[in-house]
Amino acid sequence: MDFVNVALRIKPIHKNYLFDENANTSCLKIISKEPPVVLAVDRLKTYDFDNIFTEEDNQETIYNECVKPLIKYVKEGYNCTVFAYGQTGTGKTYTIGTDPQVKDQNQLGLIPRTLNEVFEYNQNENLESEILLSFIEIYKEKVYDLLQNENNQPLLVKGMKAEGFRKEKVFNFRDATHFLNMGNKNRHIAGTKQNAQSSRSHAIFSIYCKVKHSGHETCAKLNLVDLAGCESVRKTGNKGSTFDEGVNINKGLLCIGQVMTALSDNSSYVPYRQSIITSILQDSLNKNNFVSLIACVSNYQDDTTETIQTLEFASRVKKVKSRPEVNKVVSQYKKDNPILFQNTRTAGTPFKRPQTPMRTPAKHSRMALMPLLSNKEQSSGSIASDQSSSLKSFGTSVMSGISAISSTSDVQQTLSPVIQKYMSKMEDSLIKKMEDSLMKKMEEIAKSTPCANWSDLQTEVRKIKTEIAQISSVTLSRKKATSSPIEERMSRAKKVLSYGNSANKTPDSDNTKDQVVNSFKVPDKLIDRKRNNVNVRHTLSISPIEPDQPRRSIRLSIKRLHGDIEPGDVTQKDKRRRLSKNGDIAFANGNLMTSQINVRKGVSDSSVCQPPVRRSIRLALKKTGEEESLEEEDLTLESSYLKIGGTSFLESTLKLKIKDNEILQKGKKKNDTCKDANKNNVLNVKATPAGKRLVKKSKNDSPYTAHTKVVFKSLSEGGQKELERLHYVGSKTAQQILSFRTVKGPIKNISDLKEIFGPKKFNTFVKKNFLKIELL
Ligand SMILES: Nc1ncnc2c1ncn2[C@@H]1O[C@H](COP(=O)(O)OP(=O)(O)OP(=O)(O)O)[C@@H](O)[C@H]1O
Repeated sequence: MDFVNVALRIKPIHKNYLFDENANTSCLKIISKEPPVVLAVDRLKTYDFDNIFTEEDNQETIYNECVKPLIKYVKEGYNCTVFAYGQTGTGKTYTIGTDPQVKDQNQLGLIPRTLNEVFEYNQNENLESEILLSFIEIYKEKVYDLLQNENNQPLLVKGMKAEGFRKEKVFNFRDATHFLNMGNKNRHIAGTKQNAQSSRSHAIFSIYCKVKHSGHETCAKLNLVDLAGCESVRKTGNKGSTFDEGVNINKGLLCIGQVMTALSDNSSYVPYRQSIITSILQDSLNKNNFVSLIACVSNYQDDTTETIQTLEFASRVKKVKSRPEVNKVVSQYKKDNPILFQNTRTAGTPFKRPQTPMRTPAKHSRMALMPLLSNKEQSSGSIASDQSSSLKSFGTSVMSGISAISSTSDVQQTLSPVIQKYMSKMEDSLIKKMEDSLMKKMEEIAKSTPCANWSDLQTEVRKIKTEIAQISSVTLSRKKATSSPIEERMSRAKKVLSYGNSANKTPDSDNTKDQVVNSFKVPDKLIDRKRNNVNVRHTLSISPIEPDQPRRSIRLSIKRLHGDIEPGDVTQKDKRRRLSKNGDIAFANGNLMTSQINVRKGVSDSSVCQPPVRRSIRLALKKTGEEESLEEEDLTLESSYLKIGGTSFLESTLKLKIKDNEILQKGKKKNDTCKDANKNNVLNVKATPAGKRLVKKSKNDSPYTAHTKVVFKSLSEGGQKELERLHYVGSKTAQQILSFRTVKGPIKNISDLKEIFGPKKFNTFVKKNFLKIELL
């Protein structure tokens, strides 16, 4: 059964009309019974309904089709309304069955049958319920309580709502029929030309069902409405009081018609308050109820106009799109289950269906990612305490974000292109955020290197990276993108790495070299300087994130190890200048790799990085004003790798071989650094604050050896501050070292260090400072 069920009941031809010529000419013709379609012969217009009942269909059939299915819904808490509409004398009262005292039980109407079913249903389903009845009529726009014998006065109507009518509690069918009978006797009935016992009022018989379900209680009502018949004064011949009744009846019916028109047109305004009948039926004639209309018509040709009018009304009702909802739920239960009952309403109050906001996966994903973001924020603060565990939790957060994004990807396909576009943008930003977070985390780790458990960290980072790569591929595959930015960077880094490793060198290594060099974009300005005879070694620090800007993590690591960057490094220029001193020292998780690449002449780039050339050299150049062309072999790029977890940080050093010693001599006569550089034919700027604690580095020294030398030099000659810059050396240990040096002289070998640290701490010191014992 539909939410709105419309049935047509054609009254059988009365025996009195059987010999009437006109009576044989029917105004309606049933074209088909399945689906039920009827033709208005005069108009040549067809109407389709849910059911068409003819004289062959008895009361039981109509009950079974139009009312019986509703009993279940009423028990579940849905309001239901059954009403009979039609011309006077067409059998509305007969169908609704306001009179239970019929001789033939087959003639019993819908009300007694419904009452019988209600009690039977309770018994069968073992439901704990309470049944109440009310019976009112609207006569001449006044409301009468048909269950009040003693008082024949109309009820008080406030705000178009009747007040004070009785609701009788009934426990069985017998009690119920008693009240039905009582009410029926109190109805306003009068004889007209068309109906000897014409109902002069609209009657509403209501059955209220309160049912206790497990955990909640529903209360719904079933209205059975016998509308007064629309009548034509010409046919009824009404005069005086019955004429007034007819006018009021027709007015009420007209208003019902307008309400139905508004509902079927989906109009925002429904004129319930134009008449008392529509006002009283407001909570029944709306889209939140099950509605069953039985349109009663006469098949006589003489009644064609009224019949077609009824057909039109019925077809309007059929257009109403109803969406029934549970009527009432006990508040506490509702409170406990807000989601389950978000669409429920309280009985008696006009209900506005809540406009459920469209739930976009973007929001969903945003909500799902909330823990990720908050987790990220939290974890960034607590990294120092437990790097491994925080990285793990960060990884878990990333996973949750990934799953949210993956789920949204599926949902996206069902959404409009605009929303898809929006979501796609959001996904991008989320991936970017995740990448940034990962990088930030890496920085944190690098900052506080080394970590106690590298293998754990490596596994975690690898996992996160794989997952990020997966999302990138999921997201970017839609955009036909090749790889994520992080993947690109990684692959670029891998290229350099493989090139740097001599074992991996291939015959076309020159091409690789070019690619690598191009990928890291050596600045044009640097080449220009060389052309201007600047014989200077320049260091480029290239991070996996920004090719023209070294990662802070690397800078900080270098700073901590070599102490050549002051904590308050302010300007970018200063940073670069200081970084340039860091020379070619690179370190990693016990694996240090270097590569030397000859940079071809003419390598160009749009990078904005200013080469940090010492002022003295620039002045010297200014004096000479000489220019020198750049030879292919002059410029050397040294690349070294810092490997942290699964991510490689690239540190590259660009060296320009000195060609013109004379120019340098002029400009850098008193410069120790330049002297050293001249010796080795390479300008070496070492990683010491002012070049004072310069450690001589032979050309064949591996960066690891050089680094070990620097650390050892710091240990044997460094002051308190310099010592504290070393990993695993705090103020206490620094003082111990200084005391040792005062008493026993400079530190010479491992045994001295072991004596200072103790055998256990010594191992940790070596590990944390990336030292190799055999080099000490
Ligand atoms: N389907 C039917 N089968 C047998 N008798 C019917 C049928 N329909 C109506 N009747 C008879 O027609 C007469 C008028 O019916 P009824 O009073 O129900 O009409 P009505 O539409 O309620 O008229 P009104 O609007 O004036 O009250 C009654 O005597 C009723 O028994």
